[in-house]
Amino acid sequence: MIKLLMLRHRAFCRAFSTSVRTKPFQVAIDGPAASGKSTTAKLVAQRLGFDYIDTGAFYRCITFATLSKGIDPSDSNNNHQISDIAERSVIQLQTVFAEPPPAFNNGQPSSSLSTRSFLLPTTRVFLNSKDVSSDIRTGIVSKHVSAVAAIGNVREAVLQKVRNLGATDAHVKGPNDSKNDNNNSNSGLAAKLSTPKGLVMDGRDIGTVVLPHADLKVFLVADSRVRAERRLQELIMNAADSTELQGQLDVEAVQKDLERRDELDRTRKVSPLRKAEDAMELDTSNLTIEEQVDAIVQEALHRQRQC
Ligand SMILES: Nc1ncnc2c1ncn2[C@@H]1O[C@H](COP(=O)(O)OP(=O)(O)O)[C@@H](O)[C@H]1O
Ligand SMILES: Nc1ccn([C@@H]2O[C@H](COP(=O)(O)OP(=O)(O)O)[C@@H](O)[C@H]2O)c(=O)n1
Repeated sequence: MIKLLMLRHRAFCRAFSTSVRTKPFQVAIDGPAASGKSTTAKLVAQRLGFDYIDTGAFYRCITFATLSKGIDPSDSNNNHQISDIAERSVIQLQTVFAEPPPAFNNGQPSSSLSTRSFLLPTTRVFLNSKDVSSDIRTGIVSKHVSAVAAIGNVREAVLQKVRNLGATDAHVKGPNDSKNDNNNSNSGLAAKLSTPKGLVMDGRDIGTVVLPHADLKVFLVADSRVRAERRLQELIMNAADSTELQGQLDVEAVQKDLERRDELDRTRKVSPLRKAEDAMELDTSNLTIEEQVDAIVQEALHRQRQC
């Protein structure tokens, strides 16, 4: 009897996946600052052969553009101007994935990272066709980004841009890849939704607002001291010279800044940072990057197998 039910379930899943499933498998990764979202999301996308979208980069670009125009994001009188910048900004992401390891050669993702070398994909960010990948990670942008991200019209503009992202073979997608990336063409995410390719997106409101029907939702957390130490290491490694690190060399200061930003993100009125009810929580404080990626990949493969 149980066997019969299982056979029926499998038949239903097969029928469902070929006839009804027109959207790609979606993985939503949310969590506080420096909890490991983008590192993990990129590696999960690479392991599964999915596309990757870093939504934080959009808010960072808008903040950078605002500051570049000499506009103070902390003054709410400027919200209208900032919203205007958000609407006009053309933002594009280019993620370059590492060569698939040998374990991928048969077309199947490897089941464990221990079988492959550890190669981190890189994402370049373009604002109005200019590469701003480093500019958007500076201390001054981090300081103001949460105020910008709290403006309702800015969030609306970012949501539109994310929805309209080009649907080229976006495993490697750049500023010249699609003329449709920057306007309101329907070819973007809408087209992605009709292809079988999967998608990993990370941010603060992905599981709750952007992809509320994601197949797998993950909420990454980590102790704020651990997050600050990791972020500081990252800042030191990425800084071209020590002048870029002014005021950020102190782990206490980095921790305070992360906590301040988390508080702003959690308490804002529009799309606050929160764990979706159906999200799986993963504490990365005592995990290696390989372990957290593995946990998510295993869960995604498990859910894909189920239906
Ligand atoms: N489990 C881990 N162990 C050590 N370092 C980690 C771990 N997870 C992430 N990191 C590092 O922490 C830093 C912040 O991670 P990142 O992915 O940028 O976080 P987020 O996108 O949530 O801000 C990066 O330098 C990343 O390599
Ligand atoms: N989906 C998202 C992504 C980012 N953000 C905002 O953008 C800021 C920067 O996001 P990020 O992911 O680049 O930040 P880090 O965690 O990498 O420091 C966050 O602190 C949020 O204020 C958001 O509000 N919603």
